[in-house]
Amino acid sequence: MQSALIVGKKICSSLLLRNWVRPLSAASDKLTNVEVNDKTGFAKLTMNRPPVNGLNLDLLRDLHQSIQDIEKNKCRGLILTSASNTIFSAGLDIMEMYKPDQERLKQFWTALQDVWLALYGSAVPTAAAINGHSPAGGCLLAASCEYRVMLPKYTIGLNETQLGIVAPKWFMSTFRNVLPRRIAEQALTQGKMFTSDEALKIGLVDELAATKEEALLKCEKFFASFAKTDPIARYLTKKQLRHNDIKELLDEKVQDVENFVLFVNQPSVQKGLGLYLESLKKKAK
Ligand SMILES: CCCCCCCC/C=C\C/C=C/C(=O)SCCNC(=O)CCNC(=O)[C@H](O)C(C)(C)COP(=O)(O)OP(=O)(O)OC[C@H]1O[C@@H](n2cnc3c(N)ncnc32)[C@H](O)[C@@H]1OP(=O)(O)O
Repeated sequence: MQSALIVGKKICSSLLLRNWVRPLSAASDKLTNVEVNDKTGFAKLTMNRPPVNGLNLDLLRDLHQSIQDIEKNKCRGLILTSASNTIFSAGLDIMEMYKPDQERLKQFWTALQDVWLALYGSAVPTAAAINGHSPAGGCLLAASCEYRVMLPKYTIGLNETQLGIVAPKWFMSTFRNVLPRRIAEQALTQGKMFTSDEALKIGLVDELAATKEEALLKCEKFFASFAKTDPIARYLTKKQLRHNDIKELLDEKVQDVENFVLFVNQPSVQKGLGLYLESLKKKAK
């Protein structure tokens, strides 16, 4: 596992602390980084897979482990953000889906399901400090949180239909949890990418912030709004509201992997992914 965890002693008992401290790998190897603020108990979970935080199998597994660690150690809030200055996450790493190894493809989708189940269903309050572009899988992660603060002049959305891909049901449920149904339907069918201002207007994000630091503070302010609520009552309320979405995936988890594998292996989908990758690379030149 490649994530590094930095945790304050005030939050965790020494036993927990021992569990939390995993060997630190060389800085260049870290895919996620968790820092816990001693005083507040808020954890900052930073994705760090340059250049664009493409969600590959390793990053997904790392994210899952970090979310579980934060959960186990009873942090009082989880802020998801990015180490990049311009990209929150470019979504799924298309290389995982293009000409894939079949076993890895299954593991990849299962890892994405696990991250979503952990984040969407987290007992810990969650927020995203969206400090860069956030298409597709990046948007899914942000929308799975309970609160979103975005920096100006970036884009966010589930653009799958523009790529000739059908977003799975649980991507759509996540959007529907945040947006009014009609707006969610239009956004999903159009595969629309929203600017930060547009995202604020439709409620896809809750606030804008001029800097990452300000975004983090606004996320912390959101967590502070729960100061007078009972954490268990808070969690059970969230759990009930999200229960059907989570149950739907849990009931169909294996079938969902099979659907994904079948879909990705279609020659037309492979061709589309290849062309899309090429267009991204040409753009980079
Ligand atoms: C019937 C039901 C069946 C169910 C089946 C379900 C199927 C559903 C399957 C999947 C759902 C899909 C979810 C996704 O997340 S797909 C990914 C979507 N992501 C995107 O479309 C974003 C693409 N990227 C961009 O738009 C831009 O890169 C950017 C805005 C994020 C950043 O722009 P910029 O800073 O200008 O960087 P570059 O474009 O120059 O990129 C740098 C570098 O990174 C490569 N790259 C970018 N994005 C990806 C990616 N998503 N995957 C892999 N590689 C990526 C890019 O090619 C450059 O590479 P280089 O030339 O080698 O440096």
